[in-house]
Amino acid sequence: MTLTVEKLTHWYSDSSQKLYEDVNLTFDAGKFYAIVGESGSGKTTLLSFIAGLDEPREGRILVDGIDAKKIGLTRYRQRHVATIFQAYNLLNTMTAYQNIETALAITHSKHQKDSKYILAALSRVGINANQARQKVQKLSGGEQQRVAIVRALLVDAPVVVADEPTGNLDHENSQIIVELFKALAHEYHKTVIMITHDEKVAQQADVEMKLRANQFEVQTVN
Ligand SMILES: Nc1ncnc2c1ncn2[C@@H]1O[C@H](COP(=O)(O)OP(=O)(O)OP(=O)(O)O)[C@@H](O)[C@H]1O
Repeated sequence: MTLTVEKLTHWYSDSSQKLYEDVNLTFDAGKFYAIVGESGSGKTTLLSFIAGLDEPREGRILVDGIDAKKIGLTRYRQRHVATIFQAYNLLNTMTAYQNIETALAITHSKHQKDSKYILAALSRVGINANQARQKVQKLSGGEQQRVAIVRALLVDAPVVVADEPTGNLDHENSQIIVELFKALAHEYHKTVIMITHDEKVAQQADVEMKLRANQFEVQTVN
């Protein structure tokens, strides 16, 4: 699914300057995009529009040419886009398995209650059946992030967005997460968009987008 940001203009009411003016971007399916840029350049704000969590002052988000607003933002958030955050956003008092089961139920996935499918997906990222049955608060940061990624994968949204998903992780765990994002794009043909401060992570993306306040410079890597 191609995601298009069309004529995006935005400003916060307490700021005298526009954060974006007439910005156009295209994100293709099967590609892994890294968004980098200095603090305050508007990375999280852009992602919140792409994820349907907030609306820009002007401009549209389109999926395969259809306005997200036309789909309905709630439906768009549930069916079209999966979000992954630095703080994992898992439900701490539930097990890894239950976190995924709940997400599948909310999104009416055809795989809900398919325990073999859920356990196989967790196993693929190194979470075994015992760990799957533990409350997520007992798992390490890297393991929790892997659970969050499996959840995003299984809800089967065509667009996956992530805000600093490796921010809390050491190099080894970051690399595992980066490999999973690459697989989401290249094997599962999803549109994958990740904010990162880590240049080593950004360099592994297919396309690196550098944000500067009030302008975009799109640099293609690989
Ligand atoms: N809800 C808000 N209300 C007012 N101003 C905001 C709001 N959210 C962000 N801003 C401002 O908009 C600008 C862009 O913020 P944003 O969080 O998108 O940047 P960022 O590039 O993600 O930064 P960081 O790398 O520090 O997370 C900043 O100047 C910020 O202070």
